[in-house]
Amino acid sequence: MTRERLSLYDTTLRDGQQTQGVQFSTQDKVRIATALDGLGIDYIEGGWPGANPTDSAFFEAAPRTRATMTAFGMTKRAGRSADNDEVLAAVMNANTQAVCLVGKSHDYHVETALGITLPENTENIRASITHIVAKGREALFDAEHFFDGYKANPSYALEAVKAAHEAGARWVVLCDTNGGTLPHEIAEIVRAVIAAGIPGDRLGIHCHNDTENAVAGSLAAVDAGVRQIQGTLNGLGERCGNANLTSLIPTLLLKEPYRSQFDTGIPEEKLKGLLKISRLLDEILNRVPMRQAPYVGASAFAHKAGLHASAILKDPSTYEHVDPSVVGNTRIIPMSNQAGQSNLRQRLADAGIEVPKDDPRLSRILERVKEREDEGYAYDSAQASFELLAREELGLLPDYFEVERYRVISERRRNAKGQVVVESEAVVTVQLRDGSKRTGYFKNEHPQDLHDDGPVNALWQALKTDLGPYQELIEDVRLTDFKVRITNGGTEAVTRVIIDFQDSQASRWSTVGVSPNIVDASFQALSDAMRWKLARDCEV
Ligand SMILES: CC(=O)SCCNC(=O)CCNC(=O)[C@H](O)C(C)(C)COP(=O)(O)OP(=O)(O)OC[C@H]1O[C@@H](n2cnc3c(N)ncnc32)[C@H](O)[C@@H]1OP(=O)(O)O
Ligand SMILES: CC(=O)C(=O)O
Repeated sequence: MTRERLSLYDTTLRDGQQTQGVQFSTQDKVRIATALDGLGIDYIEGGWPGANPTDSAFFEAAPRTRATMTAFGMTKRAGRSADNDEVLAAVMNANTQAVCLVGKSHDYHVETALGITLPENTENIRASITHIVAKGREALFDAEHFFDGYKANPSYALEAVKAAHEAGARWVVLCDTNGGTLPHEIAEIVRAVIAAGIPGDRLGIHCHNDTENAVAGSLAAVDAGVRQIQGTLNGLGERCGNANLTSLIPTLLLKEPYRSQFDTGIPEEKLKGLLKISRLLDEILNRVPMRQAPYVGASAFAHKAGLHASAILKDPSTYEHVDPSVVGNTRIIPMSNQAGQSNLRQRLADAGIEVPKDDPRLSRILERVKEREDEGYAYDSAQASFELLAREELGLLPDYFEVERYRVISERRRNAKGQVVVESEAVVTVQLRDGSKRTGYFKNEHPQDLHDDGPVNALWQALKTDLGPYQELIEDVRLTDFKVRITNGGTEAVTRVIIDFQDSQASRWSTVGVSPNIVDASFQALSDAMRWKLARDCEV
């Protein structure tokens, strides 16, 4: 069966940039566009040239793409010709192959927001699209508030989109601008538009996620006949975001009926790179990746419950809707108080420790994990601390060092020049396996830096100052993240600290500490990190 072409249009660089807190640089935009092009997206909407210097600069620096680079703008204003509208001129001057203009299709918005008559608006749409086509460009029309407009005044909403279609728009995109239309309504209205004379292969859908239905609404529109979907990476976009292409793409490629019915232009093997692209965007935005994100989230294939883990080890399809490797993700079976022996044996095997199925030490480890989680520890996000606990119970953890004492001081004061100085210093004494004692001391040695990195960093630096024969192994370890929360340990409130580490081999690991005292909780996590690194890399 020949598959129909379903076009994918990415608006991360335009609607995605309308997300509160998102500000791309030109260079960021180039990186994202290059990644999208590598994935095989059909259209990349790069921004609104003329609206701000970054968007204008992006079109000047835009990478050469196989995807159709598209400039976004709005229909010409009333009372002037398309040739004489300087906003439209700036959009055209970006010289992109395609131009997408937003225009009103809801009578209320025409009369209230624009303050013009309905015929004037229709004429603005017609003249603007005609102008783009006459310049030899591909025209797209984003019919703003189309679904709300259709519900309020179907005949005017249809008049507006027909004007764009008749003027030669390659795609007339029906926008659920306020994101409040439910999927069944979208399907019904799309069918009405097709019945009114605009064929589905000229129609697109642009959904917002205000009812968490943008992906469902987009699929409903495709079911009803549209053949272009607009969306963004990681669902970025105005307010609650746009239809999430990071979810839609694997659904279209892997799920029926879409898989058999449509060719999106994205080959299935490209899906393996999807997680990387999603993380690239998070990295650019300095955002923590959403763990629960479908397909690409770190928890999308995490099997925490004991019953799930047990079945997964027999056949992963028991609790997975697709194989995680297809989208570049991995399965994890974390340890926690929800775990049974299956989780435990898998975690140990991942750490290179094989323990026979009914070994009584497994029950002891599980008991300790459950007791410690009751005290406030959280092992599902601190696998290195879990591994240490298990190694200890299995007699596989050499006593590399014993902490005898530590001391940390943080001080805020004014220096001789009257400047505020914040300084921390720490001292840590450890006893090594050969009985010798080592004391590490740290204080910021750069008095010109008025603020240091705080007491936890001071403790960390002091701890890694002198670990005798192990020194070389721990030199390259660095802290990458630090998370604190107040939680209940038994009946008392305690502080839980989770710290993430990385070394020069790009290994990452996380440890946990719990105490009523935040510094002590942090210190537990720091020394666990050292022990885990030594357990992994030390020969003796
Ligand atoms: C649904 C969407 O997300 S569409 C994308 C929206 N994106 C953006 O707005 C981001 C980029 N926008 C901008 O940088 C600015 O709004 C600009 C440069 C485009 C315009 O800035 P300004 O000239 O200062 O106008 P301002 O933003 O205050 O108002 C928009 C104007 O466009 C008019 N307008 C809105 N939509 C349209 C349209 N489709 N066709 C013609 N005019 C329109 C409005 O009526 C308003 O004009 P008015 O002030 O005379 O009533
Ligand atoms: C065009 C657009 O972004 C919208 O209507 O939501």
